[in-house]
Amino acid sequence: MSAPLLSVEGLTCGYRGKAVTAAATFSVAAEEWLFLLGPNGAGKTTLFKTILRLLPPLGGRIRLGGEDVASWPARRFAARVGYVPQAHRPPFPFRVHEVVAMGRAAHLGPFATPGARDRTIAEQVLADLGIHGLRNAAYTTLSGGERQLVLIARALAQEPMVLVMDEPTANLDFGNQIRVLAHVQTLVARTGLGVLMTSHDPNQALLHAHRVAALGRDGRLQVGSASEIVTRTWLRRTYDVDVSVAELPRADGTVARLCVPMTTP
Ligand SMILES: Nc1ncnc2c1ncn2[C@@H]1O[C@H](COP(=O)(O)OP(=O)(O)OP(=O)(O)O)[C@@H](O)[C@H]1O
Repeated sequence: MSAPLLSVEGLTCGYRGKAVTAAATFSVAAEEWLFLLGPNGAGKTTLFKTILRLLPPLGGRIRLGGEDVASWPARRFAARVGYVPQAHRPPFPFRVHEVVAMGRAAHLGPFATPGARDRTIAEQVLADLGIHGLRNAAYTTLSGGERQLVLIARALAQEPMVLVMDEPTANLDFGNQIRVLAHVQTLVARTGLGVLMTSHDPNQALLHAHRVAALGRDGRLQVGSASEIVTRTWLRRTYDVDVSVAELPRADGTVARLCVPMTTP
């Protein structure tokens, strides 16, 4: 893996001067998928909003490609960092292909509209995610899961160097969860994209993460490999459940690790 695309140095996050997360330091390199795990209310969304410059940091700095982004214009930042929010209130009844093409906005001039290349990229992303059939549907009429897929498509159409996703699979059915994560994995390997994402499913981290950043209830961050972080001890301490990590051999000789609850009701 190469030098970090995104690095966060001593970043403290919170609201109106009151810290939610302690000073955090971590980075995301090209071709790296970093999972942010932690219990409800630990501060994952707060950390993301600060990284995305939607909330002012209480301390520390954020770098993209080694440069401090504090003085960057919003457009320069937006052309490099794609964001899939946790929930999204439908705005006007734009068509799906228009919403996805909006992902190109940061690459256009101030008053320019998407051109042929922008539309081709949007159409390709819709096809890659298996939702081309929705291209003419009104965004406001979609189900929660379909909207989530469109938001992921919009972020990918942006062709960012770093993709930040806040629980992107929360509304997706089982098949779409697997397909979307497999697609992201392919993109990470093929395009050098760096991904930072939260999930409430440690199994997703065990399957896909190159590294895991675990945010505790005390607001402190611990970074390591999925097998270092996602252990029976950590699962008990974090979620107050007795869950073992089982190993399943795959046909290709690799081993899949999977969380299995050890108690029955
Ligand atoms: N606008 C706000 N003003 C003040 N406190 C807030 C604000 N938004 C969130 N908080 C508080 O910050 C803490 C962290 O919230 P945050 O949404 O970042 O957690 P999270 O880890 O993303 O949780 P979840 O997994 O439930 O989505 C919580 O105690 C929350 O009440």
